[in-house]
Amino acid sequence: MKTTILTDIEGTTSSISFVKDVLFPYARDALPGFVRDHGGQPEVRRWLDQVALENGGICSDEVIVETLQGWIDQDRKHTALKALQGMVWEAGYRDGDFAAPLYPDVAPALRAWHAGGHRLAVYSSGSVPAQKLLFANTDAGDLLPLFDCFFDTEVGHKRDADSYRLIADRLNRSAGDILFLSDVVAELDAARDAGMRTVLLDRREDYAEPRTGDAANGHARVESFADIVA
Ligand SMILES: CSCCC(=O)C(=O)COP(=O)(O)O
Ligand SMILES: [Mg+2]
Repeated sequence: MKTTILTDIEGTTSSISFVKDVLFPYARDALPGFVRDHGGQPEVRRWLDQVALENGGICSDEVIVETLQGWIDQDRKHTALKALQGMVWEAGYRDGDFAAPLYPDVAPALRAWHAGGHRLAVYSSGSVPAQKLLFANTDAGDLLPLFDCFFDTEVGHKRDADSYRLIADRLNRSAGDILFLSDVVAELDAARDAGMRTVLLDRREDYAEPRTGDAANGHARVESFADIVA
């Protein structure tokens, strides 16, 4: 059976800077207007209510927006924030405010793996709709058709081995047939605990110091998708 490739996004297929310096500020600025215009829609309200609950119960939309903006500044990987960010980014992609830059080695590798019969899947803290938007709007074109499964924190935290066990179940693969790619060693540790193969993406643009030796914690390490052996 061909290895299924499961990839992270931020720091792996796209730079941390794109997420932190483009996507997050766009969401921060657009959130007040988005909540004002769409806060009454059930699929939006559901997430706003979750944020209110964490704030101790009923609070105004203004307080909810301020809470969400604070979470963006802290880079919290909260499922409600991620779901709302995905909805906000939709307008940004649609209006051409940004496209998603991939590292130049990513699209050729994804296309080659897909052509070679490997299944491709994504596991990111970004919501599944946000992941789909990103891969449909990359600077290398629409790569969405290459992927057949997407997972976000609704399956669990990325540093929890059970999340990877659940993903293997959902992919109908044994964990050993899945290769997980990430820039975060703690995520790779969790995937390895669940039985997956792992590769650390150690991008110089994102991490000034190479993470070799103990810093890679025994994970295979590459600086480019071109060097990954699927
Ligand atoms: C799906 S694009 C936005 C990425 C994002 O919001 C994020 O938090 C990235 O986390 P990742 O798990 O891909 O490192
Ligand atoms: Mg990452």
